[in-house]
Amino acid sequence: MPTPIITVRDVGVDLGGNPVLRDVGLTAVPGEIVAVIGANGAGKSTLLRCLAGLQSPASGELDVLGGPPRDDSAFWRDVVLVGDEPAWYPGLTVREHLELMRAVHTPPRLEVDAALGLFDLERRADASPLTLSTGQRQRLSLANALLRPSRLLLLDEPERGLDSTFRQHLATILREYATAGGTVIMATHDLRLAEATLARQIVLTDGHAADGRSGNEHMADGHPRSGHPGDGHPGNGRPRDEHPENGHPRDEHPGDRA
Ligand SMILES: Nc1ncnc2c1ncn2[C@@H]1O[C@H](COP(=O)(O)OP(=O)(O)OP(=O)(O)O)[C@@H](O)[C@H]1O
Repeated sequence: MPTPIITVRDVGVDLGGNPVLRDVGLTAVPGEIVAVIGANGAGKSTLLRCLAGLQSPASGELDVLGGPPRDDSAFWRDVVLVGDEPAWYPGLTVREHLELMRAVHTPPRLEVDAALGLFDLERRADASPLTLSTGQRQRLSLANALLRPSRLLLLDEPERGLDSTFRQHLATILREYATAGGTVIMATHDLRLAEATLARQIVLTDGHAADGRSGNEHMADGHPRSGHPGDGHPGNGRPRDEHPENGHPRDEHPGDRA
């Protein structure tokens, strides 16, 4: 079994005086895709924010890439968070946004032309992002995220604004990212997308996590049943990993995110 790059143990989060996450556990290994599903308000985004170190847990322990999520450039060079739409530079075109990302991150996973092609943005390459449709802007957000090298993708509803054809295409892109050794944690309402990526599914219900297929209450610590990361099998509810370090809060750092 590969060493997990994410270990979440008994994490609890309170927001506005209310418990949002309770006793949540999760592990993920390189090459694995985990889909976090659940109703509106179930705590999916909050869990992602914890993994990104943007939300401090009230209790429990978090280990991401060998330590607590931390607000430094080394952490953000390995981790990409795609959540709310980023601020676009009004004076730069779609291509120039990608070139900016390409210039900062070396070596890139994708060259700019390849990213434009993969995300079907060639015909809008010289347009301002502000003139794109919602789905086109989401494709640009994802292109920015996938162009740069990373080890962990945190995606909050990546399907937002995408048509059904592109959602299936996105599943292929994410599978390829995982096959190359990357790990994806995505909050999603699109079960077809989750299934198309062969993701292990974690269900959040009222802040509690359970394996999507076994339904073990309070247990989201599933490893792939076959031992092959990202093979799409549900977790088996093994005991949680030992001795992860405590997570520490840090401020949001949008400049380091896609
Ligand atoms: N800053 C905040 N203060 C108080 N409560 C908050 C805050 N942010 C989120 N919450 C509450 O925490 C709960 C979980 O929110 P979260 O955004 O994590 O849910 P979600 O599962 O991602 O929902 P959705 O599917 O609608 O995106 C919700 O009940 C929400 O109202």
